[in-house]
Amino acid sequence: MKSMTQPKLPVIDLSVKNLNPSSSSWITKCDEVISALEEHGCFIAMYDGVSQELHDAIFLASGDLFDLPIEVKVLNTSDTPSHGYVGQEPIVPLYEGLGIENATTAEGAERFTKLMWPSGNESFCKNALMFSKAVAELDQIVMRMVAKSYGIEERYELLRRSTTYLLRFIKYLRPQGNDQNLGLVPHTDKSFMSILHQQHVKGLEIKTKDGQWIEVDPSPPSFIVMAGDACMAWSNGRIEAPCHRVMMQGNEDRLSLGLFTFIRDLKIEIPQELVDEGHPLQFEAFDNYKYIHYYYTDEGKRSKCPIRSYCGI
Ligand SMILES: O=C(O)CCC(=O)C(=O)O
Ligand SMILES: [Fe+2]
Repeated sequence: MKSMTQPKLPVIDLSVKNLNPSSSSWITKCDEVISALEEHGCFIAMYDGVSQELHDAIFLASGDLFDLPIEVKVLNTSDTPSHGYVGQEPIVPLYEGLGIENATTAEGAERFTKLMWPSGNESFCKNALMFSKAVAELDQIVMRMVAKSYGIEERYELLRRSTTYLLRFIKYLRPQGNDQNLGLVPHTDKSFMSILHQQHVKGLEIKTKDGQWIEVDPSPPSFIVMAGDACMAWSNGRIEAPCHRVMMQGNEDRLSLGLFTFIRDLKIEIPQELVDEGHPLQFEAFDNYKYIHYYYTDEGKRSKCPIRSYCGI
């Protein structure tokens, strides 16, 4: 259902040049971030950590990556479902994606680059690593604000040390003239946090709690910061992972990038500070990667709210 008055997502300026954790405006920003996440599960961040030059370079790199032969792209495999190459799926025929695991480390970026370009592609590797690190910085700014607002900085520090980053390159073909304009089916992310960045072609839509789809305007330098299912459980349901989808229109293909955080080798416990009379404990401690595997079982796929089916109380 689309309403006459389009609801809008909150826009928050998180440009590093304006942020100083010891200033009073920092506290105001923390409030803005936590209200946006509790209200919508996501917001639009204005962020200067990725220069226009890096923005251009990473989307050029993405184009080169998708231009590789399919036999090469399928070499991007992973032990975790949907973290490697995904394409030519009958339910989402317009969608294609590749993923770099441990994308904020030189090893992660080099391993992926070598797989795709055995004879080397230094600029791809450099730009993928630079982009991942810059966006990971935004994730940590946001998470520090969340932790500050909830008074759980030390607990977040533990999570932070176990955070891994997956960079996904995503391409959607323009509608192919057969009424099929679904780019990506409605879903919530299995990540802890997701940060999405799009080029000029729009298509991402986010569902509000009252069921309206909001189109996300791709004007740079904005990033969509979105909570995943793991964050929803960790926050004891205070932050809900929003449902979103991609709808394609027009006659241009669409490129987007997602930096997804996952907690590895640490059972995520719900902080006791987030449990009180108004918020009884809603989730058991859980493992982020085991949850992803659960999601791809028949039971997980059928569930209306897989994170609750997996570890809800
Ligand atoms: O392409 C986009 O904007 C969204 C991608 C997405 O939702 C995902 O990969 O989980
Ligand atoms: Fe998503």
